[in-house]
Amino acid sequence: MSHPLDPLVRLMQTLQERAELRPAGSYTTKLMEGGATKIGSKIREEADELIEAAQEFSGNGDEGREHFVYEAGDLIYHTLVMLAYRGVDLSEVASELARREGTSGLVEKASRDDKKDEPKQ
Ligand SMILES: N=c1c2ncn([C@@H]3O[C@H](COP(=O)(O)OP(=O)(O)OP(=O)(O)O)[C@@H](O)[C@H]3O)c2ncn1[C@@H]1O[C@H](COP(=O)(O)O)[C@@H](O)[C@H]1O
Repeated sequence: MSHPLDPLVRLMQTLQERAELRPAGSYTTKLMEGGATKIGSKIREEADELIEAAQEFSGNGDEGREHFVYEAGDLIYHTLVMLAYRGVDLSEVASELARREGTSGLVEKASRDDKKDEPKQ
């Protein structure tokens, strides 16, 4: 049975293939050839565009929503390119998120702050 998130998994597979084969005429190949610096600068640029779209979202009706979803797609694509470039599968990120499941960010942050205060051995 198909799942609405299947396209994400298929995209990740395509990007892993791009990382391995580096075919000519591929935008992903071009990004990967620029390394983590090039991919990272696109992530930064796309994150800024997503933030802008989020700020313009309210009161923009369907057009604002569409623009926001479009920009989120760009950011997610570039983030997945970075994962594929570094040979990390989406399932590894999912496992990390599963590990965090049920732990509030506030609780996790407090435990980090406590550790900082512990005397060094
Ligand atoms: N999902 C995407 C996707 N989302 C965004 N983009 C590209 O990301 C770029 C977004 O950056 P900008 O808007 O800043 O565009 P730009 O100014 O042309 O980019 P730069 O020259 O600054 O890098 C555009 O070129 C988009 O086409 C994507 N390119 C590819 N994919 C997927 O990746 C697959 C493999 O693509 P190729 O590797 O190019 O064959 C495709 O079949 C798609 O499924």
